[in-house]
Amino acid sequence: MSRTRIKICGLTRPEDVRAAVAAGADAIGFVFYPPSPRHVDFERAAALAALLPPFVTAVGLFVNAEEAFVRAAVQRVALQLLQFHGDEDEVQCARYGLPWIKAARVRPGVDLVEFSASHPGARGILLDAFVDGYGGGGKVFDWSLIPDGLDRPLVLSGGLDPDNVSAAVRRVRPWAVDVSSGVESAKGIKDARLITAFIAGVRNADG
Ligand SMILES: O=C(O)c1ccccc1N[C@@H]1O[C@H](COP(=O)(O)O)[C@@H](O)[C@H]1O
Repeated sequence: MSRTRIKICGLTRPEDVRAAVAAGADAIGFVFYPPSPRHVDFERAAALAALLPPFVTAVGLFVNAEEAFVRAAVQRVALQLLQFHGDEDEVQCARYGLPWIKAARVRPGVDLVEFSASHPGARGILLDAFVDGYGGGGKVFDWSLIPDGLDRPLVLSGGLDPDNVSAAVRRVRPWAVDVSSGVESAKGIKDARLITAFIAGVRNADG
């Protein structure tokens, strides 16, 4: 039996962090991308990250951020993993001394094998739908575009929710899933019941 890891992204409130941890999330994501409605400043993210118990990973999400901005986030927030969700190259991702994953925005024609090869230091490749605004769009992409045998742990995201996540896990068998929109009552406001249902959906598919 596999245990698909689960990241809940875009948390902005202490009660949402507590709900995600209580429901069994493996990782919590903080969005450091000012245009996002889920954006948090360093002070808030530090306070939220401080609520995490051992073995729940604090992930910082960035989109084409300046080096100094990422360094400030790493210094001020207890992040354990960086998620680069823009057009960052290998060098731009690898310079912070923390493990990192890289998001690919999937649409027909994208070569995910080449994408993975061009980010050799990434601990995993996150697959998201191609949307305006780089991510968090609640849009599912065509999972048949995922090639067999990617050489890295695969994090599936893009429009996952409690209703489709079991099918997604059964079909793709990713290392992990990542969700934002699908467990919200409004942008940046998580719904504890949806988080619980989402995690139950993953566990149901894990068998
Ligand atoms: O959550 C955001 O606002 C966001 C902004 C910019 C880039 C990525 C963002 N979130 C990530 O997008 C995917 C898909 O999210 P959704 O479940 O479809 O809403 C996910 O990996 C989030 O971490």
